[in-house]
Amino acid sequence: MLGSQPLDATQYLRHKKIEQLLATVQENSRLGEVVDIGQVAFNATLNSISNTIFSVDFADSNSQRAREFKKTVWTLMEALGKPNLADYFSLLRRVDPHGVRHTISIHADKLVEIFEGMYDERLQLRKGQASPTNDDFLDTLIDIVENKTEELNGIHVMHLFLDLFVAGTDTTTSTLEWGMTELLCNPTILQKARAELEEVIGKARQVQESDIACLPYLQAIIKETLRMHPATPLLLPRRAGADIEICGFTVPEGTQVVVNAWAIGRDPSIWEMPSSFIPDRFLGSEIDVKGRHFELIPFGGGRRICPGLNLSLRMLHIMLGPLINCFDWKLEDGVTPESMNMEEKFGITLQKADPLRAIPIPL
Ligand code: HEM
Repeated sequence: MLGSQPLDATQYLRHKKIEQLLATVQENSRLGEVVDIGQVAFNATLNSISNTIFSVDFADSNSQRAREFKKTVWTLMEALGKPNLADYFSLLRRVDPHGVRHTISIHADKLVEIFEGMYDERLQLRKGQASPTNDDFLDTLIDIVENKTEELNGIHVMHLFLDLFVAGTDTTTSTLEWGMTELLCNPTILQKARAELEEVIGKARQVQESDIACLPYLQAIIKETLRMHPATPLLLPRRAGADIEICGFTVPEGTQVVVNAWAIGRDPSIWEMPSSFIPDRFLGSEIDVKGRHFELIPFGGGRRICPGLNLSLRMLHIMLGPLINCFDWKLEDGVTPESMNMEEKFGITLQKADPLRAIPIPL
């Protein structure tokens, strides 16, 4: 839906502060306890996206709705993270060989129910008000539905929310987890990143959106993470709209096309030492992740490029910056950079097989 009509989601997706992430890590560092980086990143990402869309803070663990929402998204993410041949071979869809589609549909319905509740509450709140109450993504969409400026109705809106949460949470979470993993396995790179943050930000405040442009090494770390560990390794399946010839091969109309961004990112004919984490390769390089350089397309490209690209890049820099700048990290007992399990769990998204667990030490 996003790609087929002139609704540019990126202009509405606004980032809100990711304070919860730091508060949790600070608490663990005070107690000397291990942090599951994926869990912390998940909470922060979910909170950031829900703030952007509904102006609702899901950090509040006392709220029954917040707990239910988080649990449902997490379960959905787990189901989506499971390898499922039916995602790539449409003939298997009816069979649902692993029962994954069944689990997904139960939890997706539950989420839609929660969204409907929020939508109705907002409609009530807006009654009798001259101007939108929150002026957020939800208000913007309700305006569009009510003014009939686009072919958009309430059902579309619920499914758009579902798309945004499902597509945005897992991907951003796993990218942050891989970024931290690579840094903890490469202490020299971690030191260099910390030195840049110390010089540009210092310790008295946190990284803000306006700082990102002044942090080229942090940007290079995110690009290198997305090169080696693209969260959606095969992008999303596409279908050829017409017969087309590419590099001497004919792709007939209707063919399902899968683009292997993971393999492109590790292609030795494009990248020197492709299996090594070397953010410096991007310093002074024009290559970015915005679909203009086909050797690096973690967000896809063209008309259906990821609409959450800008939001997720902002979230990633703002989350990773403080984790490096405010804490040193000790790997969980017995794990060393050399023995760290770097295995990837392959589903629609690329997860780390063993969750990254480390103890934060305040700096
Ligand atoms: C590191 C983070 C992310 C990565 C690597 C990523 C990657 C991708 C990729 C590869 C696609 C398919 C593009 C194509 O086939 O050309 C996609 C689609 C999509 N992404 Fe993202 N994404 C990320 C974060 C987000 C966020 C934060 C949101 C929203 C909150 C989001 C929402 C979507 C949606 C709705 C689509 C489907 C677009 C369509 O079908 O036209 N993504 N993403």
